[in-house]
Amino acid sequence: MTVIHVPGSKSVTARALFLAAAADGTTTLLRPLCSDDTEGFTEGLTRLGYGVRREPDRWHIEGRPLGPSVAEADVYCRDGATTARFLPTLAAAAATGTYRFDASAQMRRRPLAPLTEALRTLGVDLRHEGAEGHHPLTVRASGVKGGELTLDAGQSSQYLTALLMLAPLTAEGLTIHVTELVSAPYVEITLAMMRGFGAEAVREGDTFTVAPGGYRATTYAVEPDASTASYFFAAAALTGREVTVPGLGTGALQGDLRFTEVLRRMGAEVTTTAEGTTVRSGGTLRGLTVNMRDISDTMPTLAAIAPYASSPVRIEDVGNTRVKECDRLEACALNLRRMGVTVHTGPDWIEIHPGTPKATGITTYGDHRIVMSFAVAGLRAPGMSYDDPGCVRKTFPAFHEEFARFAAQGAG
Ligand SMILES: O=C(O)C1=C[C@@H](OP(=O)(O)O)[C@@H](O)[C@H](O)C1
Ligand SMILES: C=C(OP(=O)(O)O)C(=O)O
Repeated sequence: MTVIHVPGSKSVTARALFLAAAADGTTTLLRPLCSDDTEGFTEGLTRLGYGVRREPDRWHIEGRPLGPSVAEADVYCRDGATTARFLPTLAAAAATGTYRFDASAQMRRRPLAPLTEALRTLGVDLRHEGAEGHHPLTVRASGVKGGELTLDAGQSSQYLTALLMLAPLTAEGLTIHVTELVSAPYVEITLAMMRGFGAEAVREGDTFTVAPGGYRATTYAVEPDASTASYFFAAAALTGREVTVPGLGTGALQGDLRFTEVLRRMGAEVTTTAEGTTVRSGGTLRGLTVNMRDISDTMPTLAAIAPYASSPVRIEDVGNTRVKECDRLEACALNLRRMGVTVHTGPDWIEIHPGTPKATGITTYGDHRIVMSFAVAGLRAPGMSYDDPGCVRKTFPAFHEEFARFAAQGAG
């Protein structure tokens, strides 16, 4: 049995940074994720004049309920969609100030129009420099009164998360009616964490109601990243091993832990206790048809091990993976075909047929999940290479070293 300690959750760390910055008092984050995305987030907070002091495994954030301490700032959000969508929303709550946000070429391509339109509906002066609904953009803050909104979060749940986290900072609170929603479990993380920082948020069906009143500082322990854990769980199922990830147990917040249910349906044995989750290979993997709308960050993980199943794997309702770090449906299809696998795609689905994949040069499109997913397939097809192996820095800078150590343990 191999025990893997995976780094902290990106989603939990990003939310905790937002909530801590907006809170009354100093928050301590325990075991936050240290990666390009979360460093970009803390760098953004620092530029906005928030105090962030980092010790190993312990970050201290001085909350500023009245908003940024600087009147003007230029913030570079790198590749992080949480940074690029959450920070302009946090800045909008300030009583006054002019804040410009830009992002990498990859992030500039990714949409945020439903969020920027919602902010404008709430009276925020938000201007784009180029295409509407894309970075770069400037927020001229004058506080947010609050009120009622209708939001389409069918492309990204992050629009809803940003607005929910803004809500307690508004004068009157916010009611949000959601018409479409993807990645729904991420919204549950948001609500749970907002409550952990003292906010009152209620969900009734598709309507979210959040009271004004701000946030209270706290000490917050970040759980391990469930999407990152998916590579080790998939590896166990694929190579006849047993892997335990401590810290992702029955109380875990992240929906992506449900990837283990997919592995169970394919034949793996899964045990979840209060302390963690164990995946044990059950021999041959079976194919399946699975809806991954709720857990689409793990779609590439499944796609990469799919050709080793005894029957086709069809992954449905994952159209929004086309607007992630890259078009993930096409990136998976292209790389699997290069490995000699038969693959079909549609607007929101991918179907992968059993095969005998061979190693190839992976085109990563600078997407960390393409690298990490195909590294799992590489355990059965040794010799894989990547045009941008370093893009794993987004969520797991030490991935290659840790995964090589894990693979060596299995060989030994
Ligand atoms: O809120 C979050 O932390 C996230 C939500 C999901 O995005 P979408 O809602 O855009 O699918 C997920 O893919 C992303 O990695 C992190
Ligand atoms: C989609 C992802 O990231 P984000 O949207 O937060 O940039 C991801 O980490 O897979």
